[in-house]
Amino acid sequence: MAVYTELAAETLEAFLGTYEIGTLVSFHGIAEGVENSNFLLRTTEGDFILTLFERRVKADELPWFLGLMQYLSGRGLNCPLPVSDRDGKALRSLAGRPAAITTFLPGVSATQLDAGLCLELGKVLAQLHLAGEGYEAVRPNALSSSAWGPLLDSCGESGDALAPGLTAEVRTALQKIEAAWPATADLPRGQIHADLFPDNVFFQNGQVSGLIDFYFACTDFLAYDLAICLNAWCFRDEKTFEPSFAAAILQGYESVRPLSQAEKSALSVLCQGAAIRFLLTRLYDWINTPANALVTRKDPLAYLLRLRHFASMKHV
Ligand SMILES: Nc1ncnc2c1ncn2[C@@H]1O[C@H](COP(=O)(O)OP(=O)(O)O)[C@@H](O)[C@H]1O
Ligand SMILES: N[C@@H](CCOP(=O)(O)O)C(=O)O
Repeated sequence: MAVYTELAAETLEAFLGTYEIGTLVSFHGIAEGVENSNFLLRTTEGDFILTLFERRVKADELPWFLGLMQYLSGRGLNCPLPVSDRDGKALRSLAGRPAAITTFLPGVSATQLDAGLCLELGKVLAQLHLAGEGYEAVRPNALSSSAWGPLLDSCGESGDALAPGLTAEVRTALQKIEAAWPATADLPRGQIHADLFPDNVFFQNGQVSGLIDFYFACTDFLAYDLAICLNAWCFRDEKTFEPSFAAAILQGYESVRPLSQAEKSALSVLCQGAAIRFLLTRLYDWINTPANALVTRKDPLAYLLRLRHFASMKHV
């Protein structure tokens, strides 16, 4: 459960008084998520999400994220729309944290993945990439290849307690990946979601009804976003690679935005890089999450398996 900061009803009522979205009917902390504190607000005007930004998000980058959601929403993508207060400000402060209210999106994330859902995911990922064209502000990916070495170093040898030899194995893999990582000019770049896991995609009747959680979004290789999805969506029971899911994601994606030959050739190393990125942030969180945080830590080893899988395959 991710609620790092508790809120009193009175605090929230006073905060809502500075918006024009009705008065508070009820609210509760949301169990899902690991990064920020999220609350579902029910007001006399409907449902909204309140996010208090807690951890990796830097406050001075929040205008970029909120601006991106505004832009994508304006281009027809179903993503949360930041709500402005009476003074026209969407980025506020509450309980000592940067805070924003966004619209509530209908739908539920899929618990049982299948090729049909993967096809839809592929399409919406490409739609997101096209919708982001023209949002010119750049946010470099703070969790791209240059960050992985320092992240691994910061974990010391702690990973070896989870799996003997993990640190050395990841270090060796990282060296190979860094050597093969595409240069900036090698592949098409744009605004990517960078965390489009199944929990961040809502479906209704088999169709995507919304995408959430844009707080890792950044400017990077478009195909890297695809590599993240191939990691996050294509392993049954977190273990077994499901080729039909990967084929469906690629088919869906290419039905909207065909990949270049360079992107196809880079996909294998991009998938290995994506596996290492999530392995390392999960490992870091495993070690550093405060004991009293209401959050369920995610298993780093699930991404060690993915890393091994993608490293063993010539083509995705
Ligand atoms: N705009 C939204 N509409 C509906 N539910 C949302 C919305 N934003 C967040 N949620 C709910 O909050 C949960 C956690 O949100 P998320 O952005 O993934 O948190 P975190 O940033 O901590 O990972 C989601 O799984 C979903 O249930
Ligand atoms: N998707 C990441 C962690 C962040 O996930 P979210 O719950 O904030 O969407 C992972 O699985 O490691």
